[in-house]
Amino acid sequence: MNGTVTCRGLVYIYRLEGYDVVALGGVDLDIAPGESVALLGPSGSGKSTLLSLLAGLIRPAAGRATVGETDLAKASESDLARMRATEVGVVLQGAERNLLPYLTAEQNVRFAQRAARAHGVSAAELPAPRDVLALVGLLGVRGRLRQRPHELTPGERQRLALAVALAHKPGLLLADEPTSQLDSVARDEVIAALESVRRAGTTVVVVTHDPEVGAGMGRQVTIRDGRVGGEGRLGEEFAVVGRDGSVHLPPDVLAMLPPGTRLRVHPRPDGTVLLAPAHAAQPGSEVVPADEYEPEDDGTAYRRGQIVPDYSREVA
Ligand SMILES: Nc1ncnc2c1ncn2[C@@H]1O[C@H](COP(=O)(O)OP(=O)(O)OP(=O)(O)O)[C@@H](O)[C@H]1O
Repeated sequence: MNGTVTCRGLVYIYRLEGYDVVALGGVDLDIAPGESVALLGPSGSGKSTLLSLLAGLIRPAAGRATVGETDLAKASESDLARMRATEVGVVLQGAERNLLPYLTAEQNVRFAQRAARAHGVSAAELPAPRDVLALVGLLGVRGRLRQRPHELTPGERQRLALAVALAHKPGLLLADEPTSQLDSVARDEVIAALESVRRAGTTVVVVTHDPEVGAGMGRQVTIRDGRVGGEGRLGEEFAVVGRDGSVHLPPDVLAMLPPGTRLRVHPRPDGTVLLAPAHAAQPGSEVVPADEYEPEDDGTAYRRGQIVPDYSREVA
């Protein structure tokens, strides 16, 4: 088990009949072993592409990415196959795509262990299928072990897909939309299963549109326009400074400061930074030193009767 993820300036481009689609435009991201991370963000922002890269299913066009000891840009095809068989568990979107319909739940997990065995992992190193099914809450549910995927409820099927991805005890679990099309009860069971997996020491990275799933993960990383646009931890939101110094503004702030807005950027002695739109100052008025603004509770800052919005953000 390792489960570490490091991305530096990660770029991916889809090439389509004369067009280049830049799906990832420089992702910088570190994930520590045992973290649970939700990848959030608008449709088309690059979440699934990032997951596919971390799974070694596609190759970076530029930049660096490592998963555990594997350098995803330099690894050979067989290195990547070994990584998927031993280090990484992948849950594709749609539970059925991860399961063999004619095998029982227990047989599905056992079958998934074959790839690890083929890469030299001994039977003794692999978990018992029943333990994996217990981890995702499927053991002891009305004889579920002997049932085939179509005999399970949608939520149980999704948890079986998690169990199949965990069959070789990977350090990193990657799951694409594991709760789509589930009702709230089944979704909560999947969230609980993911938390059990994380507690057992596996790093969990989940692509999701569901805020409830996002909140169930320890860390929320928002992908916007192919980059890390923001982060949340313990309910607090942070903007993230990119390697070129750019910052994605949160949507509500972007509505106040549309693209093209000229800003004065003032570092302040207390460690915060003031972003003051140039249009906020009256024509011909002096530039007010940032540390002379007096922020008010309602988000404005006053000085000598002049109102200047205060967009100061904590710099962690
Ligand atoms: N196979 C493909 N060929 C060409 N372009 C693609 C392909 N797959 C994705 N893209 C494009 O790459 C960009 C990122 O797509 P991606 O699926 O990674 O985003 P996403 O955030 O996962 O979106 P969603 O939430 O809708 O699944 C989008 O502009 C998308 O249109």
